[in-house]
Amino acid sequence: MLLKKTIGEIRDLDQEAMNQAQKRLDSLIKPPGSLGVLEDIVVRLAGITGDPRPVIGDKAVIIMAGDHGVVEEGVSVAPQEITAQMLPAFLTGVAGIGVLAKHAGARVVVVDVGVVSPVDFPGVLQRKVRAGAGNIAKGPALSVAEAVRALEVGIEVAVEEIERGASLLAVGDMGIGNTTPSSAILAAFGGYSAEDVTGRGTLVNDQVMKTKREVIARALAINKPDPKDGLDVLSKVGGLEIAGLAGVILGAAARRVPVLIDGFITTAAALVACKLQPKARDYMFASHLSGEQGHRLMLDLLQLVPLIHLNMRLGEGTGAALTMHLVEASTKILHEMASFDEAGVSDLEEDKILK
Ligand SMILES: Cc1cc2ncn([C@H]3O[C@H](COP(=O)(O)O)[C@@H](O)[C@H]3O)c2cc1C
Ligand SMILES: O=C(O)c1cccnc1
Repeated sequence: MLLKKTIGEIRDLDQEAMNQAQKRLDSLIKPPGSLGVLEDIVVRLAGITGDPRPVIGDKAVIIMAGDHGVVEEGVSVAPQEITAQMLPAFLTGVAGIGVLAKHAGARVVVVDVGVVSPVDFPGVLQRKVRAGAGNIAKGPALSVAEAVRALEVGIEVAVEEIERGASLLAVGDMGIGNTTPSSAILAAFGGYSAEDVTGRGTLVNDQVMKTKREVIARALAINKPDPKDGLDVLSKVGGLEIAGLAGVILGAAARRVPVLIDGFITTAAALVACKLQPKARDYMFASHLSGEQGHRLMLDLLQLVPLIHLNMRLGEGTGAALTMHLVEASTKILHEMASFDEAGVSDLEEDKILK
């Protein structure tokens, strides 16, 4: 099956390409390491792509959309129909991600993997596995077969975009209520309490926060997700777009393409992807630290450091799109800066450099 095959194709980073990129960086006209995280990014890009001088060409933001039965418990400020209503706005460019993806020079790919109502808008990819996930406060979100199918939709879309030329992917989510299953996923993998992982999502008030915490605690108690089993956690307390997003990450890693994760929901998907294949972690960049409580706990589990912290908490891939320029800028350093030799600048005094 596609999922198993994809997981098996994910390799370690190319150490030789990383060594060569590091060597070139160290020869450039600057004090050693002085471009900080930009240097770390380009070294990792070399390892991901296997190219010691990586180039970023086409960029794509892949947004997975799905609904959640748990919305009936009253965990969001937003009515469920907003999920479907936002998808056209992503493609016409008037939603947050439409604007920021255009600014990043990235195309936007919108996938209906599990919206409750039909989404009939030109350009929305119709890959519905099921019309909305089940209410996790009452039982599993998905069957294992549905979770696998949604993961495979993500793999397929990632591969299609890479074959169309994408060399850098960003992932985004849309699904009213999806901070609730994302919190449950974090609690399951990290052994946290509902209290630790529950945030305000679309800015719920204290009363809804209380309900949300209780719902997350109930979802964990009823479903008993097994933290050692990524598919078990995903199918019991996840959702369709979260599965699709985990699939995109795995598909990108299998094709040696870097992927920028976004906020709370896409990072929950990243946790699932890493449980299914720990090597996938090295192919991801954490774009930003979301304002959603619990996001830092997720990034700590993944041992990823966010590139920026702008207190954003929208999702849709907005933080990931915004950092595409940083990833691209890191490659320009390697390609366009001159070495001490090439620029005729005197060498540094090696014996005085901190080792
Ligand atoms: C108009 C609107 C646009 C959005 N775009 C992303 N989200 C974000 O908010 C939702 C998750 O928050 P919660 O769990 O509190 O419902 C997701 O759809 C997420 O993508 C939006 C939410 C709304 C209301
Ligand atoms: O961090 C996010 O991506 C996020 C937070 C709240 C609501 N929607 C998305």
